[in-house]
Amino acid sequence: MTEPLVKLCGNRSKQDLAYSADSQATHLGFIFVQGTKRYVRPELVGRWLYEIKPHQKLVGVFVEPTLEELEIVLHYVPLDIIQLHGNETVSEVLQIKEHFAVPVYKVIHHADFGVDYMHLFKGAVDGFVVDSKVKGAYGGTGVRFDWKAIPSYMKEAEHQGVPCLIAGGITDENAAEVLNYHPGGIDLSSGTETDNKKDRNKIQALMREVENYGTSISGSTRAVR
Ligand SMILES: O=C(O)c1ccccc1NCC(=O)[C@H](O)[C@H](O)COP(=O)(O)O
Repeated sequence: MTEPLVKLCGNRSKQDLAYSADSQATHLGFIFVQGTKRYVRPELVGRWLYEIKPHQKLVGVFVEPTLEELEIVLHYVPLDIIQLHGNETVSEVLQIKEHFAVPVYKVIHHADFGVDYMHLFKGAVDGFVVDSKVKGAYGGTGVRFDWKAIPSYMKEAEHQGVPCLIAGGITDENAAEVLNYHPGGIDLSSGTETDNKKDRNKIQALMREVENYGTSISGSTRAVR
């Protein structure tokens, strides 16, 4: 069994980034979806990164981006992962991978045929995030899905040999519960915020839960990132 990846997503200020970077999270995320509440301008993110120099992997969140949009963001931000949160097709994913030497994670919005949908992306993506399906939103909703479905997503991800993170409504208070389903990682925005800003206490409480879980699984190693 491996220790879970932890992605702190939706960093929208230099202070947010400083709190997230000063944690044992493995990934930090930024929302590059214009018109959404956590949208950040790539040139600002580039400046914060230069000043803070986080040790974590950097993830850019997009919804059906054009190659031009990706080009602009990548000019300012050295992303380690492109996370696609919309209705991107397999051929669009492959086109992105052909243009940019950056791993792509596909978000699956949990639904009855979620695992079948995930299977469609076999060989095309480098990882998955399973998030809640909420009408009118692509992500960052603070809503959880039925976590009993997690093992079936994990089985498919293991079959594909790629990581799979769980998102949607995870907080420091329910982290132990979701970790009991042994996801490859967890991805949080809402649960680490107070008044639309990252909350250092919530981040620290979350990381304590992850650490407790880590010590409870013996002989653990970090998951493949
Ligand atoms: O956060 C947003 O506003 C957002 C908008 C459009 C696409 C994705 C978005 N967020 C992605 C994330 O923050 C995470 O991947 C995940 O959805 C976090 O969910 P939650 O912890 O429930 O906020």
